Amino acid sequence: MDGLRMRYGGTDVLHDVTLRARRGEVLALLGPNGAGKTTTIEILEGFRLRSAGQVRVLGVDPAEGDERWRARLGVVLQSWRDHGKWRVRELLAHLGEYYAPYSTAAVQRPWDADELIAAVGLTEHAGQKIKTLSGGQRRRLDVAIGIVGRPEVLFLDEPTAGFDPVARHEFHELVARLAAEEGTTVVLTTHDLDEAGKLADRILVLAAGRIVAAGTEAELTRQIAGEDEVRWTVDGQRFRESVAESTPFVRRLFGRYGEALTELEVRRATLEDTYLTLVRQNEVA
Ligand SMILES: Nc1ncnc2c1ncn2[C@@H]1O[C@H](COP(=O)(O)OP(=O)(O)OP(=O)(O)O)[C@@H](O)[C@H]1O
Repeated sequence: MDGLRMRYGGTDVLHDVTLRARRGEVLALLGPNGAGKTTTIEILEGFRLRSAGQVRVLGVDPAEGDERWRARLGVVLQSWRDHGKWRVRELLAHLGEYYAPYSTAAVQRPWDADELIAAVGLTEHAGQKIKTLSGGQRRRLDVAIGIVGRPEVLFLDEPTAGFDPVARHEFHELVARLAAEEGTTVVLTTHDLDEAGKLADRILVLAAGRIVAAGTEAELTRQIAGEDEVRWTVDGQRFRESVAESTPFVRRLFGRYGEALTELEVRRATLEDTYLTLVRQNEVA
């Protein structure tokens, strides 16, 4: 997308958003509530018409995407609650049938229901009615519904909200596998910084409708949060200093204090530090 703008009534909520995703890349959109993440994703999915700017998904303008184009996308919205009386396998097999006409030599559609159920860890619940699933199981089903057509591009809006740590870990492995083995391009929103750091090839931070930073976790942390914090004790007295390069600093400390240097700690800036710095800077601006 290039120069994307979105206006609701008289209010601009996206200003000049430009981003690109390569095939097989995992992009995470981070940002505070109301930053415009869902709006951006909905425009990419063709669910919402933009006010201005250029957008192409798989070479097609989402505002003009037909069924063939839509069959190549996967969408996991913030949870939906329909089909309570259906059973897990039955619903996935049924939804999968809609994708069969769009099967190609390169991409066999749909995903076999039992294989898919195993991939999202719902094998034990395959025969269960959807309304009886727990919140996290229901969310796994949402993910399965999003990928049943073997999408080339997958949009995930807060996919792991409500997942327990094991489910979250399994979900991360599934997304990494889809990207690495199937070449699926993934665009996801999350409020979980740890998840963004683990999953994403590139993180985009959206604040007040603008991308305020983009890069890998390491790049963002280097550019923005910058300094490491070094703490140490000499003769019972505690010291603390923020430094750009902790290794030469620590070497100098050893040179100066030798054996007297104790309780040495180096704390690197984290993605959380970076994120908080960025969001605060953009509140002031
Ligand atoms: N249909 C709408 N009509 C008017 N304003 C809207 C509409 N949908 C969203 N907005 C506004 O647009 C802005 C961006 O909302 P959006 O849902 O894209 O944010 P978000 O980054 O996804 O937030 P969250 O993290 O809370 O899900 C917000 O200020 C919101 O109030």
